[in-house]
This record gives sequence, C-alpha cells and structure tokens, in this order.
Amino acid sequence: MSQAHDELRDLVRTIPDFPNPGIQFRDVTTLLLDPAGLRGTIDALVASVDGPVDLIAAIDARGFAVGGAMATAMGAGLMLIRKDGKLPGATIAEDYALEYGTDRLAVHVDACAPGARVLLVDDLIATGGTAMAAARLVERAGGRLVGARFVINLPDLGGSAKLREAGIEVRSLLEFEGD
Ligand SMILES: O=P(O)(O)OC[C@H]1O[C@H](OP(=O)(O)OP(=O)(O)O)[C@H](O)[C@@H]1O
Ligand SMILES: Nc1ncnc2[nH]cnc12
Repeated sequence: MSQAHDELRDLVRTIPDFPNPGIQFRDVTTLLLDPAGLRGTIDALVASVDGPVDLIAAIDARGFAVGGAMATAMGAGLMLIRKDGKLPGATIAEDYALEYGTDRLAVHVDACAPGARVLLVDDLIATGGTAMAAARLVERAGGRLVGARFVINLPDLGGSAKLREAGIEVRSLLEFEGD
C-alpha cells in the first residue's frame, strides 16, 4: 500500500468496547478533522468512480459528511437517507440490523427522478445491514444504483461481500481486518 494510504489509515482512531463490549469502534471523526486527511479521502473516493452519477445517496449521519463532499466535487446532487422520523415529507422506510443494534432508515418518496444514476456513500460498512436497507430505499424511490463507496470496510463482518452478491459494485478506501 502507498504511504498516502497508510497515512489515511493511521488517522482513523480505534476505540475498544464502544458502544457495546467487544466492538472495536473505527472512529472516522479523527480522519475528518485532519485537513489533508479529509481532502485525500474525498479525492480518492471521487477518483474511484468511473461512470456518470446524478445523485449521491448519503447515509445518516457520518455518511452525510463524506457523501456531501463527494457530491460537491462530482457535480452531483445529494439524497439524504435519514434515520426514520426526521424527514418532513412523505417517506418510505426500511428496517435493518447493524453490528450493534437495529434501526430504521427513511427517504422522501420523491427524492429521486425515475432512473437517476445513484451512488451510495457511507463512512463505513460492517455487516452491510445499513447499506442493504439504503440500497433497497434507492431502488424503491425509483433510482438506479450504480455502486457504493465507503471510507472504511470491515471485511470480516461480511457486508461488502453481501453487497457484491446482490450485484452492487463496491469499493472502499481503508480495510480493518480482525473485527
Ligand atoms: O454495516 P453495518 O453493520 O450496517 O454498520 C454500518 C453503519 O454503522 C454506522 O452508523 P450508525 O448506525 O452507528 O449511525 P451514525 O452514523 O449516526 O453514527 C456507520 O456509519 C454505518 O452507517
Ligand atoms: N466497528 C464499527 N466502528 C464504527 N462504526 C461502525 N458501524 C458498525 N460497526 C462499526
């Protein structure tokens, strides 16, 4: 791996036993705090996208920071996939399980023009429960999912493999094994 890659990886802080015992929490906030780290992360993720994208679908909450910056850099729009109960208009929702609990995501029913090319973005993929629920919402809203991008992948938790099995093109910048 390149020095730049190792420098980005070193900016992610690991906090053991958060939010539950046994979880190694990979904290992206320390990477976002670093100006060169933030710029390097967004530039590398944008460079990993090949085809045209109309909308970035960013996942509440840490995904908003990464997805918003990518959308601006790519000249795409930004679709906010929110935790349920936060959006003011008519919504569709999906329940899901993640590494440390369960939750419900929602999106406005009219968030997306039919057939719009949508790239899913989040800070991290672990079990993939969150990303699979978000992918279902994009498709139910009428979008065409063209791929998914994550800053951090925890491959041992199987989420990236699950997305690939579902036919989604997945790339991530940094991997942490042994979780
Ligand atoms: O692949 P999974 O096992 O589903 O886990 C990944 C999700 O977990 C984290 O979000 P969290 O729900 O903690 O919300 P937050 O961004 O609001 O902190 C992370 O930002 C991903 O969205
Ligand atoms: N280990 C982990 N670290 C940070 N965010 C997460 N979301 C799910 N699992 C996580």
